[in-house]
Amino acid sequence: MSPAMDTLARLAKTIAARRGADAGSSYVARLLAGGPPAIARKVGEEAVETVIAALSQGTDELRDEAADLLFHLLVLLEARGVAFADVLAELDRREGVSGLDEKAARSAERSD
Ligand SMILES: N=c1c2ncn([C@@H]3O[C@H](COP(=O)(O)OP(=O)(O)OP(=O)(O)O)[C@@H](O)[C@H]3O)c2ncn1[C@@H]1O[C@H](COP(=O)(O)O)[C@@H](O)[C@H]1O
Repeated sequence: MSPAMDTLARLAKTIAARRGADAGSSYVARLLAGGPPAIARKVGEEAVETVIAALSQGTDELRDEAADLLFHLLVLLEARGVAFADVLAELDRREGVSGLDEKAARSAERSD
């Protein structure tokens, strides 16, 4: 696994280990206690903050917002029981397939 994926996989494990932890001492436990709707809202907020940073702020702000977004996305996956390894496997499956080719194949399927 690449070092970047290693970091995310380690973080996903830490997040999973916070299930049932004290919400008073763990931010992740507090998020998980809120359930998918509250976490999804947080992911939405972080996505918007990332877009704002991309369009009108500096690269440091964009880096920080991207980190917040990835972190909250991992918490949402945990809350919904989607293994991060499965997301990586899906990306692996897509590897080498151009997004343009895949889009064209979908359009062709629709017009059949
Ligand atoms: N990577 C992170 C991480 N990134 C961001 N955050 C928190 O995410 C929150 C970001 O939300 P906002 O920017 O909206 O800040 P806010 O206004 O305080 O949040 P709200 O009041 O709106 O909910 C902040 O409280 C950050 O501290 C994180 N909290 C935890 N982690 C990782 O998760 C691990 C477990 O954390 P705990 O569960 O708290 O032990 C930590 O060791 C870290 O590795």
